[in-house]
Amino acid sequence: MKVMVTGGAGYIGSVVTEELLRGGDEVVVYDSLYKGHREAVVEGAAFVKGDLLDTALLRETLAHHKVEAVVHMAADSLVGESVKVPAKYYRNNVLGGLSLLDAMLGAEVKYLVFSSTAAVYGEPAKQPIEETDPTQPTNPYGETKLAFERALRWYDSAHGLRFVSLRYFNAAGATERSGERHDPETHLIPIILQAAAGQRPEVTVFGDDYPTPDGTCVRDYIHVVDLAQAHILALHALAKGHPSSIYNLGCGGEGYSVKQVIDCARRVTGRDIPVSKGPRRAGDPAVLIASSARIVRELGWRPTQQKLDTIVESAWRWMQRKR
Ligand SMILES: NC(=O)c1ccc[n+]([C@@H]2O[C@H](COP(=O)([O-])OP(=O)(O)OC[C@H]3O[C@@H](n4cnc5c(N)ncnc54)[C@H](O)[C@@H]3O)[C@@H](O)[C@H]2O)c1
Ligand SMILES: O=c1ccn([C@@H]2O[C@H](COP(=O)(O)OP(=O)(O)O[C@H]3O[C@H](CO)[C@@H](O)[C@H](O)[C@H]3O)[C@@H](O)[C@H]2O)c(=O)[nH]1
Repeated sequence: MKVMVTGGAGYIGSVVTEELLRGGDEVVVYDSLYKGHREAVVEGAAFVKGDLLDTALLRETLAHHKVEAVVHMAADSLVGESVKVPAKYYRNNVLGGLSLLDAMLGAEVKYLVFSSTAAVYGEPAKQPIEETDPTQPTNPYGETKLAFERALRWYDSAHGLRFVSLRYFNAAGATERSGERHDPETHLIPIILQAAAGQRPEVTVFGDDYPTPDGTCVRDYIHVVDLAQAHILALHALAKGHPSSIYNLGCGGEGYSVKQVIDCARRVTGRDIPVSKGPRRAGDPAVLIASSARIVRELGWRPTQQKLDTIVESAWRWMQRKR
């Protein structure tokens, strides 16, 4: 297929691009580079520098490259920031998304795979979380992702635009080529590895009084390559007539606490990792674990790198190579 990846200069987008190209699909990356990196765009993909709000350029890109499907990953995605500046999230994640849909209708592109998030569930009533559980976001990031997901349903019924929305849990790890590089970095695993590498003095644990076995937050970490593979399955299913669907994406199991992730990184790197205790971070649910049974059942998705050690090792190897 000919696929446009918005946000393809970012962390997950570059890995999705790699996997699409490896599987024989053609890719055009559309990214403003306002957060991503030009060198993260995979060789072999076409690149267009542009903003989501530029509907005309999006439409021209879709038409010029004869795009058949879009993977929409460009977004703002920091929970804490979204609480402080909700307008930025409504503008980029909702208005930017609608601009993309307008361009897709104009260019008659009918398939979309969307990067949604576990943040649409808010503080879940039970674990593991299923797609049928209530969606009650506790921050503007989750709210704007849910708003766009809901818009997709109406665009499907009105215009036949078919979508798969993938609600990722915590993406982590790297390929040989692509890894996580945000500035500033807010994600736990790269922060821990930066501390292991001596690039920051310590890791602050945000709260150790949660109702979890060791008091720290528990998350479901999924290897970025397993995540990328789900996009490919989704795209190919849509092309074969699969109806619009929503899927969780995580490894399930018991998840890992912040303390367990730090211990894992100590094991993997063999380095000392200084830790300090800090207050809870606003908007953090205690536990987020996915049931991915639906995507396993319907699309045949299977995670292949579920061990946290394997995930952290891949991120550490990538970081070492970058130095
Ligand atoms: N990292 C995670 O664990 C996680 C979990 C759930 C969902 N997600 C979602 O996955 C997607 C990718 O996440 P990531 O961690 O790779 O983020 P990232 O910040 O590394 O990549 C996002 C990319 O989108 C681009 N972008 C943002 N706004 C744009 C705009 N208006 N126009 C053009 N380009 C724009 C940025 O320049 C960047 O290259 C996001 O939609 C995010 O909400 C991520
Ligand atoms: O310096 C740090 C950074 C993080 N944490 C904790 O580590 C856990 C994981 O945090 P982080 O890596 O920032 O991920 P999340 O906040 O869980 O959010 C990620 O996962 C969500 C889905 O689960 C997505 O919606 C978000 O986009 C994605 O950033 C949380 O409990 C944080 O409080 C710390 O204790 N110290």
